Amino acid sequence: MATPPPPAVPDRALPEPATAAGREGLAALLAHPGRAVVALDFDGTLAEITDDPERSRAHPGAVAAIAALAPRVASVAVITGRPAATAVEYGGFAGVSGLEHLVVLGHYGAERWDAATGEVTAAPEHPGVTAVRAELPDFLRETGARPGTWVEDKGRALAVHTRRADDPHAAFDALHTPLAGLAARHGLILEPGRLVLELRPPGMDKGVALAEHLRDTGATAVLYAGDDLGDLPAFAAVDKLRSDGMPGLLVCSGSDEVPEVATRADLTIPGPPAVVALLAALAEATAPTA
Ligand SMILES: O=P(O)(O)OC[C@H]1O[C@H](O[C@H]2O[C@H](CO)[C@@H](O)[C@H](O)[C@H]2O)[C@H](O)[C@@H](O)[C@@H]1O
Repeated sequence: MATPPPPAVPDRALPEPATAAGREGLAALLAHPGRAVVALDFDGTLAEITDDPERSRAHPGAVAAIAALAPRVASVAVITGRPAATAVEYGGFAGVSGLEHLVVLGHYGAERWDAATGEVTAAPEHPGVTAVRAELPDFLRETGARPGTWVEDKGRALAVHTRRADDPHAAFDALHTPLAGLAARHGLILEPGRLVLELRPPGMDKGVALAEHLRDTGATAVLYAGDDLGDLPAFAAVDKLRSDGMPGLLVCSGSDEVPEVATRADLTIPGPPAVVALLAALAEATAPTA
């Protein structure tokens, strides 16, 4: 097992959540870290947003900060729209000392990678994805998709990206309704994200994935950090759990691109470097005292 270098993070102070519920969530995590789950989105939260999704990599301090925190909490889970194996690769999560119990829930929870086995388990593939894969190039041409629009084939889902289009927001807006129709015709759903429209199977989202993971681990407190629309079901799951009595902290990895997430969060911090600093600060605050 490789030992990660110490986290390259300057600021180890714990930020204060802006809401009472968030402060209660943080206090519960600090009081009983061994019963808390820390769940993290990947793109925009652990990794900076880039024009080319294949070039995304976790922040250089992310692995060390997670490895420092993971042994002190019930579980750290990465919950992502990426295929689980892609997040493991781009995160550098495999074979790292301290991450033996890391779980990566990919494709919004349809896939699960467990560091203990190094294997991915997955829901059956959806036939609609095969049909859309065949139809999508002609569909985009006929719909007049703007130059620079391109398709990421994720295996179990297809993501139409507009970040590299000549006018990214106009390209996104123009494709939203037609792609929702295409998805529905094939029994899929449209998952909008940061300049991406994903056609994927229904029945799973980050909220369901998070709630199941919390049940599996017997957690009594939760922190969830995300940046995008696909994270809102996890925010809703934490809100529901809070109304049922489980303390939780919702963190927005700050972005002007998705104000809906910042509005719902207890704590907004400026992107992956600040998320890594938060994880390092949590590791320090939960370290056993000598
Ligand atoms: O759930 P996440 O871990 O946040 O993954 C959601 C999508 O992330 C990727 O797209 C986003 O990041 C790209 C790289 O920074 C960026 O170019 C794109 O505009 C963003 O939407 C990924 O490519 C998708 O497959 C994920 O579903």
